[in-house]
Amino acid sequence: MALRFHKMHGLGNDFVVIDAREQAVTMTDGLARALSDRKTGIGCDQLILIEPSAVATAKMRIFNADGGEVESCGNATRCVVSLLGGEATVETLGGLLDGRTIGGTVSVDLIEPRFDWDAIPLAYAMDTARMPVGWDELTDPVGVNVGNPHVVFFVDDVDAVPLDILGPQIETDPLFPARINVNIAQVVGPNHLKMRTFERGVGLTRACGTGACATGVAAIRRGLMKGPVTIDMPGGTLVIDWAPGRPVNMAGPATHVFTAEADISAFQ
Ligand SMILES: N[C@@H](CCC[C@H](N)C(=O)O)C(=O)O
Repeated sequence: MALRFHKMHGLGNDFVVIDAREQAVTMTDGLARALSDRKTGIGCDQLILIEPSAVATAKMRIFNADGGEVESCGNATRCVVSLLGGEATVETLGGLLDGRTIGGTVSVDLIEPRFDWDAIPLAYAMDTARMPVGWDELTDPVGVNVGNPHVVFFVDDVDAVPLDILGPQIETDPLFPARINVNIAQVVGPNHLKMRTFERGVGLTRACGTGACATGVAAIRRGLMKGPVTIDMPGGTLVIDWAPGRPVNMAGPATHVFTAEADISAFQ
């Protein structure tokens, strides 16, 4: 079965994007895992499916490298908005996302962040502004849902944290019934953060758009700074803006690497 797909990325967080509005695609978690597997020679952090929508320009379905379908993906949303002509409303399981291109940058309004413990979700009630929990040197994080679940730890030096070891422990902790995306952040200047992410269902990525949104919101909620917040990740920089009562906004690049057609019958 020949499949036409786009290889894209947002600051190195990379995707295989399949437009299912123009070709018949039977999505299975096995197909998601196979196309995400870098040993296949293609590989990506997330597999993205574009489908028709009755309420938006298009629907975007997001499959992590482990095959699990999830609610939102900030970097992929910028890529899909770019593919859809530079201005679009994208329907996701995490809500309707409005994107537009301004100069060379794609700006996307995600949802209004949710902070209630059962909206993150957590397994039991607690203050999500300063959660009384910890894993080694990572303690008292902020919990926030920006369409998908995130926990944000503020540290003195993000490069000194063994996130490859602590990330999977936190991701799969029973405190998080839907698992969790794990973010660590360091204040490097006024309205300026440096961060890294261990993503649910993927692992360490070079950038995480929803992670940057969650981290910017957490810093503003903690009173560390006001928006707009510049956030540096290993793959590059996003600008996040938010104030209470508003959707969180993310602005950054979307890169189209190539379009290809491949016989994927071996993966199905
Ligand atoms: N890389 C994405 C996040 C993708 C989904 C996330 N791993 C989850 O499981 O919620 C982004 O740019 O937001």
